[in-house]
Amino acid sequence: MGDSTSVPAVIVVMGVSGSGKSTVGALLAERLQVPFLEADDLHPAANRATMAAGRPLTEQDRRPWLQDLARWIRQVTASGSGGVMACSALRYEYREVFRRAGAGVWFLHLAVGEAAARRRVAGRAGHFMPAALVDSQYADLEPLRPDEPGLTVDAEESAQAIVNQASAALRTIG
Ligand SMILES: Nc1ncnc2c1ncn2[C@@H]1O[C@H](COP(=O)(O)OP(=O)(O)O)[C@@H](O)[C@H]1O
Ligand SMILES: O=C(O)[C@H](O)[C@@H](O)[C@H](O)[C@H](O)COP(=O)(O)O
Repeated sequence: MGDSTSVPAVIVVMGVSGSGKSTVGALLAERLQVPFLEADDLHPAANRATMAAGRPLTEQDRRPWLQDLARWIRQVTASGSGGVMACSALRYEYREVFRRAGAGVWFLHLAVGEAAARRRVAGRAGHFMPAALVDSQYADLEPLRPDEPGLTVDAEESAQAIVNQASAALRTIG
């Protein structure tokens, strides 16, 4: 990790579509001077097409994608670079896949109201995810449990304020 803070190996910026994962994740990776992975980039075309058609992903759709993401976590953990990943990581069991892949995985949950998420997704140009699927995101979302290392923040704060909060929290761990 480039920043002076000794932070967990991998930080997963999680939340529903429109919560700000890509925006905050890229800023946080820059602040920490570590690699950044946009989990959407590892979706096969079939998954993107499913969501673009207004159909939520099934567990079967997600399973190989989660394994590809876990491989990235193993790689950046083994290399010592660490990293930040923007990934919805909606369910506890998905996050367990990540925690089994790397010793120091830490979750930053961007908690956002449904109206704000829907407004943001609808206002985003050139993205495969339709606002019609935002309700299915909430149906799948399981907030962080006490046994999951991480922090939940208000996603309606500015992205910079969120990064400052996360950086401060990470310093207390280091
Ligand atoms: N903290 C924020 N405040 C206001 N708008 C935001 C914030 N974070 C992201 N956005 C905007 O909301 C939309 C969704 O952000 P994005 O990072 O793509 O979210 P996600 O990756 O969770 O789907 C984008 O248009 C982005 O510019
Ligand atoms: O069903 C899921 O697990 C999620 O929908 C996820 O895989 C999807 O790619 C994003 O939510 C859409 O992208 P954004 O979150 O960047 O809008």
